[in-house]
Amino acid sequence: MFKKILMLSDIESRNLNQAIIACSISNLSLMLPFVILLQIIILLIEPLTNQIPVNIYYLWMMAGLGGLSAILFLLCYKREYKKTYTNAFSQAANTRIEVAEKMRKLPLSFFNRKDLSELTANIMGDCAVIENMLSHVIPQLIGYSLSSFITCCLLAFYDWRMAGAIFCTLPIATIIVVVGKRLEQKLGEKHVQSKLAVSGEVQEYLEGIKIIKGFGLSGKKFQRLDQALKNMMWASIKFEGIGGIIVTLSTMVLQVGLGIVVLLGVNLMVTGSLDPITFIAFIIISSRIYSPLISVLTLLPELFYMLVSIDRMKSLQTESIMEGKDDVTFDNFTINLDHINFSYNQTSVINDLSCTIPENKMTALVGPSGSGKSTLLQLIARFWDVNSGKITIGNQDIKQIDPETLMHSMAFVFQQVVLFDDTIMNNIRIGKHNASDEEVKLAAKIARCDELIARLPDGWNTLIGENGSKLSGGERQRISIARALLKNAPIILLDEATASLDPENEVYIQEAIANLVKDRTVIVIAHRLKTIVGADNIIVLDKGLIVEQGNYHELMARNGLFTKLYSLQKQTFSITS
Ligand SMILES: Nc1ncnc2c1ncn2[C@@H]1O[C@H](COP(=O)(O)OP(=O)(O)OP(=O)(O)O)[C@@H](O)[C@H]1O
Repeated sequence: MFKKILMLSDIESRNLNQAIIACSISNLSLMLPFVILLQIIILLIEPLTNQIPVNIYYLWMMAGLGGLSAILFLLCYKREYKKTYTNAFSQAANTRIEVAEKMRKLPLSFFNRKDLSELTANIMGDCAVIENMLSHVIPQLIGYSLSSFITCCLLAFYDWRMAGAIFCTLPIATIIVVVGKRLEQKLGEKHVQSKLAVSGEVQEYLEGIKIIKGFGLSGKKFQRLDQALKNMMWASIKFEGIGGIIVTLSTMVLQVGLGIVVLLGVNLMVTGSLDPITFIAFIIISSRIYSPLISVLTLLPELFYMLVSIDRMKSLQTESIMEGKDDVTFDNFTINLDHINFSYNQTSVINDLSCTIPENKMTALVGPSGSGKSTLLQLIARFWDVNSGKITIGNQDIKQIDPETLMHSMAFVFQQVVLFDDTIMNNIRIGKHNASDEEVKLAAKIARCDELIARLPDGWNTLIGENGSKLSGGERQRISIARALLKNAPIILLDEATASLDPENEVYIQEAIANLVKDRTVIVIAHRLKTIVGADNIIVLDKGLIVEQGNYHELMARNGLFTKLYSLQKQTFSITS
């Protein structure tokens, strides 16, 4: 049952079963000292009533058995620990890796629908819940229930009436917990949502701290965070409060059973149908047997709460991933777009677009802001799948190619550069993991990074901070270009590669790109139209449609949208420069 609910593999399910068995045995082994104690009591009381001497030899044997039972418990506990905690932690680590792997394969449309904080909660929070469930809830819950059931059956052999008295309140206590389940689940859902809201607000607050300070939004933005924290506080209080009431009520009802055992026992002794030793035995055992049952009643609501996280994990697992062949060789790198349509959610962005991007040539995408240039580039890289139509590279439909395999043939320079809190050397090496230091340095030199690296305190080994926070925008861009140069892929996708460079650097980069373009299929988006004057083909987009196409001279002669955009920019730059 748990295999399906928790989406466990065969090995994980076997491990959980072993953990449950280990927990049951370890709990049963805890009963042994009570049985021995009972035997010792019998050994001491019987001689008093029957006027015979105490059997010292037997007494010592019982004491020895007591010692052995302690050792047995330790051994059982060691096995329980290994089977529950070690397995649970490795299972949770596997789940985290699986979730991260899954996310890597999901299309960007998935991330467009989801909140980043919700995804963080998925990886960290929900996996922690599953970890907790496997280590602290399920084995104990079932182990305690099983061992209590076995003890109940054993006690029934001694005296079924007293055994029945011990457990007679259990059904009512369980009903209280199960009836409270709906309320708890509802409050649990609210509790989870309030925690997600807090992590979202904290993330937004920290990410936007510069803007918040710059625009004096500290008060207003902090109010939202403050409110989210207060909501979480109330959600926690309600959830814990109601949960506490339900658990306390059910354990109180359960422990009424102890009173019933005493009352029934006394009654049966008076009528002579129960001997005092059995009575004492039941009193001792019932004081022990309630403790695992109380744990069961406490763990049950926890289990209900955890099912919320399981549902979220399940919905992530069932998301369809981008798949395709991973052994592809391209005959050529001509890219063909055949009547493609694409929309973000319901908003259409690319409309019945067809064109050919020739191999080993530079093709530029231009057009007004929002015309779909970046989207087109991302569709070619299969970050998204087209809604209809077909994109082929060397006559192979990219929908049939595994995105990671496809990426081997492409180097991308994004509009927003992503850098890691690592050395410059390692940040550039991301372009080619096995590149030698010399290769990295050469790529950096072509991308004009060498001067900037020489200025840094630790040179190549300088740590550049989270997302390269210690570098300027232009410097970050140059590093990402060095990465693309190092990758040396046959297709180069440049999204506003020169947007945040100063004019001097832009000239350097244009030279570097000119070297890169040789024998490569290059698609470039540049806001500065003068940088693509030399492009072999310029595709002019407007509202997701190709409105003009040709080289610079052909487009200027046409006197259409390109000429308009070009003249506008010329005016702007002559004013600003
Ligand atoms: N992730 C997204 N989710 C929803 N809509 C999006 C998303 N990305 C872009 N859009 C929308 O799609 C349209 C095209 O965007 P795109 O970024 O492709 O244009 P662009 O031509 O590259 O713009 P710019 O030159 O300003 O970068 C815009 O209307 C934009 O608002």
